[in-house]
Amino acid sequence: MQDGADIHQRIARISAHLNPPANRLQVEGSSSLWRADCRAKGGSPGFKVAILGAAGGIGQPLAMLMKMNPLVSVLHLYDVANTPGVTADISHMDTGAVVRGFLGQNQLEDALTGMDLVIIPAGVPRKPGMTRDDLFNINAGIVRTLCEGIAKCCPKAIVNLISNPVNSTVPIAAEVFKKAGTYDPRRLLGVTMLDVVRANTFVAEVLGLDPREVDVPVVGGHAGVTILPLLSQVKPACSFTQEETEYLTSRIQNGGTEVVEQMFKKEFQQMSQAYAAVKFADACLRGLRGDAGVVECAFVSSQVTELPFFASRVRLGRHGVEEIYPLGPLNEYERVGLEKAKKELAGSIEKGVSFVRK
Ligand SMILES: NC(=O)c1ccc[n+]([C@@H]2O[C@H](COP(=O)([O-])OP(=O)(O)OC[C@H]3O[C@@H](n4cnc5c(N)ncnc54)[C@H](O)[C@@H]3O)[C@@H](O)[C@H]2O)c1
Ligand SMILES: O=C(O)C[C@H](O)C(=O)O
Repeated sequence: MQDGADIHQRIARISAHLNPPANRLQVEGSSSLWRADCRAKGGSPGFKVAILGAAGGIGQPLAMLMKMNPLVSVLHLYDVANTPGVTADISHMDTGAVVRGFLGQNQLEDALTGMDLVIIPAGVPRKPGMTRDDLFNINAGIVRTLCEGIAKCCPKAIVNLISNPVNSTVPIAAEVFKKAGTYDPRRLLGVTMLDVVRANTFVAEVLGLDPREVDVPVVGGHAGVTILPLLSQVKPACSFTQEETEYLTSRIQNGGTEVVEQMFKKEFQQMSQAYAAVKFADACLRGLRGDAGVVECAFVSSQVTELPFFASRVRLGRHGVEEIYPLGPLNEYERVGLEKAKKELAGSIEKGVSFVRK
């Protein structure tokens, strides 16, 4: 039996682990809790993934789902607020990935060093009545800073950019990487997966099918009319009335607004985006692993149209985007939609490029 003094010492030690001083996880990479975390055995072999903006409405459920992904061996959670709590919580899940938290700009480089995949949902979200472009002034600077860190610390990482307006933040990231001399267009992908997820769901509802059986290519960009579902190319092959086409196109294009308008006055976690982001990140990781036939839609550097960036179906591989598929045959409704999409996209891309070049 242990004497009273021993027991008190053990309790004190355990209590120090469970209740580290508030700044310990934040600023001391050498705290005992931190070291214990670093020593944990991950589900290796696997990939190292960082989430920037990990304590946010998307970041938290995204972190949880990435912690559950067997392809991930190390998960770095970075944010400018609240990462210690999120990290402590997620790290208790008994899955393979080892979780480490990083708080604030002076820990950005540690968060990024050695990463294979960096997912960026950092930045402000829309409020009702706003467009995604209204977020530009704040999010452009955030994305620029984070991408400067990537260029310095993990220039070969695949980057999944979620922060809005995606139509401008992807060109911003490209310009930052060009400036740093690290730009590889195959490794920079704007995440438009949520548009595909919504399209599959809404089309399945109309067709009376299971959404998992439905595949809708969504091309263009990620805002309003730039979101262009190609309903003539839905799998399984099917046809829609003009009324159905207009309803589905409008619902898919306004899916984000539908959610934002319902959630006003409340901070919320956008589960569908976390789901879509993980679905997309998982596809990128399977590509990195060398799996064959991994094809998803993404907003990438592209020659599919005359625009420098465009979302379309891409094949993912060991280097990121390995092949970009052409749009395929469009019907008249889609050709009109494509012209509208390109007009708006051109302005959004230019805005992003000149933000960095100015
Ligand atoms: N691409 C898409 O399909 C899609 C879907 C949904 C949301 N979004 C966008 O994702 C972004 C995040 O949305 P949310 O709902 O999670 O917002 P949120 O406000 O809940 O979370 C954003 C997080 O980013 C963090 N952050 C702010 N500045 C940062 C910085 N400089 N470095 C690191 N982290 C920083 C905040 O602290 C916060 O935790 C928004 O721009 C939103 O519009 C994109
Ligand atoms: O609509 C938004 O502002 C968030 C996101 O881009 C979405 O499509 O849900």
